[in-house]
Amino acid sequence: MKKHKWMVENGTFAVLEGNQSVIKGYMVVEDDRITYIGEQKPQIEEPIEIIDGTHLLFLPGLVNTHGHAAMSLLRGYGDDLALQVWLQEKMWPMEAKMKAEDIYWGASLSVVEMLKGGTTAFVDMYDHMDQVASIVDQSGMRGVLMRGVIGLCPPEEQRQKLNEAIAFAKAWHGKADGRITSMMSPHAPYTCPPELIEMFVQASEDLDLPLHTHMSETKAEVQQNVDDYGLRPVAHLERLGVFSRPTLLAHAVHLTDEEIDILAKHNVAISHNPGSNLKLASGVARVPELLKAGVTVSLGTDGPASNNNLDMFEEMRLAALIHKGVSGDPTAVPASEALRMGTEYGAKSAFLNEVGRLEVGMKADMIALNTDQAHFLPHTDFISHVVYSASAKDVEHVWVDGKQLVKNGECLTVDEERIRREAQRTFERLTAQ
Ligand SMILES: N[C@@H](CCSC[C@H]1O[C@@H](n2cnc3c(=O)[nH]cnc32)[C@H](O)[C@@H]1O)C(=O)O
Ligand SMILES: [Zn+2]
Repeated sequence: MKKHKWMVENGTFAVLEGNQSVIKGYMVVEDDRITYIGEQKPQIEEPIEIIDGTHLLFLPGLVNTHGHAAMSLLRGYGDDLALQVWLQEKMWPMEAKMKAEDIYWGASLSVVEMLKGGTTAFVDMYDHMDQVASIVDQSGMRGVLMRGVIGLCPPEEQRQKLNEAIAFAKAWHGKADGRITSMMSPHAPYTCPPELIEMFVQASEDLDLPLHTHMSETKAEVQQNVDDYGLRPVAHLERLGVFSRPTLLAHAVHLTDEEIDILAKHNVAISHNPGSNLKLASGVARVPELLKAGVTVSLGTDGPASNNNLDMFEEMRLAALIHKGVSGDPTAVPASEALRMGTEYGAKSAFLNEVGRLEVGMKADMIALNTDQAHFLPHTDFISHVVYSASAKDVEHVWVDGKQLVKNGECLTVDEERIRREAQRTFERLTAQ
């Protein structure tokens, strides 16, 4: 088959390589991969498709490392509550009513929002994941998808849910041309008994998949863990064998120095969710200390009901701002580090080896922002502008695996209008019951 080969001319590319943050020049993409980035125009024999990059800043696609996409249906439903009240009194009763089709429209709504906002890959933990996989497959996006399991139910039911999680991973890991991968995901130490978590560790080993769970999101949760098991969550999960497997933890807000050392020792990745943590008043994670200890810290929005959008630019900006504010140190989480958290460290946290950087040989998962706008001037430090000034609305084009999914701000692979209409209808049906 003939290769699909194209080139960007006169573009600006955020390579974040050594002390070079951007390259101005040319990029060539062949099929799903970047084959050239440089200042010099490459020698090309045959005529190829050319994109004028004069007003475009290219970044690696943003990687959202924690969320529950279908919760877009619950956006604005139960704001301004603490986590446990929000979950138990608002989210879980509504989620109990959600059917497969509802999940499809909720996840689709999030896929539209994420794609148009420059997110090319996302980690998603929920129920009815076949539906999420289906829209990810259709849209051309990349998804790390897993059936999350809440084990506050009798053992037979827990086992049945675990089996669903295993069946989903077996059915979808590596599918959609490799764009869908999976992990094993017990929801949290406070919703899963130790025996169930151990079964997940076993399944993660059997299927050779990483683990993903929520951990230490609130102070109350940590205290409950100590009361129930005599250990803080990190030691508890370590004892259950979780960290013997590649692991991604969402939140990890409340950590002691000793816990940070344990996470660093086991190479555990963290999905930092500043927007969600602020909104649910969960606290502020110790991100500068984690980064200093060598822990991979990435960014997640969490579900759209606790954020309440899926704008990863906002998460990068929050990550860069909050830790300065809290520590009183303006050098905490500099712009380049925040951008890496949203891209390179995101890919690493999601166990995606071939994305997260604009580099020859990498998959062409990338986005282009329109820099011909007032808030991008003067054209000086583009990395600073991306983190401190940009937003999802600046995204003009999006590619995954070298295929264009958003062009001039419009979705090419999914029917946005229909998705918006069906999502609204789904919410009305759910609340009318
Ligand atoms: N319903 C499934 C479990 C779904 S996993 C995803 C769960 O995470 C919940 N969730 C969303 N955001 C957060 C958060 O910040 N902390 C903890 N749980 C959350 C969400 O409401 C949902 O119930 C079962 O039958 O076992
Ligand atoms: Zn979550």
